[in-house]
Amino acid sequence: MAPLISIKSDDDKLEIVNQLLLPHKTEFLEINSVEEAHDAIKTMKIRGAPAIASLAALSVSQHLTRALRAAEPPAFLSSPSALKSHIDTTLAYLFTARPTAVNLGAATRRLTKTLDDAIAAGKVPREIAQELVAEGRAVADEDVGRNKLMAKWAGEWLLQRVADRGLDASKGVNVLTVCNTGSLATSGYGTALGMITYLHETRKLQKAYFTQTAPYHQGSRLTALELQTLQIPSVMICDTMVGSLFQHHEIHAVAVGADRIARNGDTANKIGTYNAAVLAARHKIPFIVVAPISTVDLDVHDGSQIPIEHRPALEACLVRGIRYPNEGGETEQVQVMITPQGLEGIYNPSFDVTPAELISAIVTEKGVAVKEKGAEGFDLSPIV
Ligand SMILES: CSC[C@@H](O)[C@@H](O)C(=O)COP(=O)(O)O
Repeated sequence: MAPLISIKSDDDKLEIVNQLLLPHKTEFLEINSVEEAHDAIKTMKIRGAPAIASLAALSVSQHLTRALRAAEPPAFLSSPSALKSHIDTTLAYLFTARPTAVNLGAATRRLTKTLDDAIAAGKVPREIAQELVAEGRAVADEDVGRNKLMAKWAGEWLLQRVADRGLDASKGVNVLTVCNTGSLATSGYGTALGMITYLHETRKLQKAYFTQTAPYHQGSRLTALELQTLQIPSVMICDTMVGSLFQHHEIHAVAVGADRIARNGDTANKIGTYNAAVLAARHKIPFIVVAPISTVDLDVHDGSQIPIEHRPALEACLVRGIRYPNEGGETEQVQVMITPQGLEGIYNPSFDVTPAELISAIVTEKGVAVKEKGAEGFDLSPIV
């Protein structure tokens, strides 16, 4: 079966699959403005750090394509300075949608550089806008190729490590992942789920294990659907079962994505990732972070400086899905409240930070980074 997709874009037409309705209903939603893109990101209709960046960049391309074709051109195309002020404001606005995922910031920096270079080269507003349209599309288009690269680097690194340690992987390796890092979270193929897909495609995977990933259930709703679609043998566990899984099953690695990686390798990722890393260290299981270079934020020295998004308290009190039993193929979406009405005191950070000390390797499209012997952290500056 064809892999799932998160974004469809053709010329100035932009659509996303509404991930709030998955896995029970596949509904595409048109995005017709930067404001709609911002709202889709903020309300989690699209999520996953690379997919967020792709949608934001494509919405800027769409906005400028439509401006260039307008019978009456908007005022911001009247001069390079007017265009710069408009684009700077637009990008800053998009970046406010979700604060932890930094890929959006990297896309913003790319578009700002294109804008500044074109202005410095003395180009007219229409030419500058055309260059921005192309750059916005490139941000989204480049994602799949680099995901395939990092997936292969990560998969091969793990297989070598398993061989070096003399572990039995004759039936293939077992890998645990957290959250959703596949086609739905990127422009295609995925990061950590890309590594799992690569191992499956090369017949080196026994099973993929994944956590449900409460409270938003990116695991049980999205990763489950992706693995099922790709026909990858898999097992879902509740978030609380990671320790038990490690005690009773041979797990060769934990592989996760990232929303922001600090210069020293401390990594912000979906809430629950840190728990898995602590347990992996206890069981001497390699813990691998797979993410594009655009997730590394060299301006942030360590994890304590990474802004952590807190989602609305209500989201931790609700579970989305369809009614059970689902006899007539009914896909009516329901949200069920699992707490008493009016409950106060709800803690709902969307991400946690795994210290570099607990991370065995950080894998990007450029290769595998490991720590110097005896070092607690990574030095990621040479690879960025
Ligand atoms: C390739 S996706 C990497 C991360 O963005 C992913 O692991 C994650 O934490 C997603 O969180 P989400 O809140 O669903 O956007």
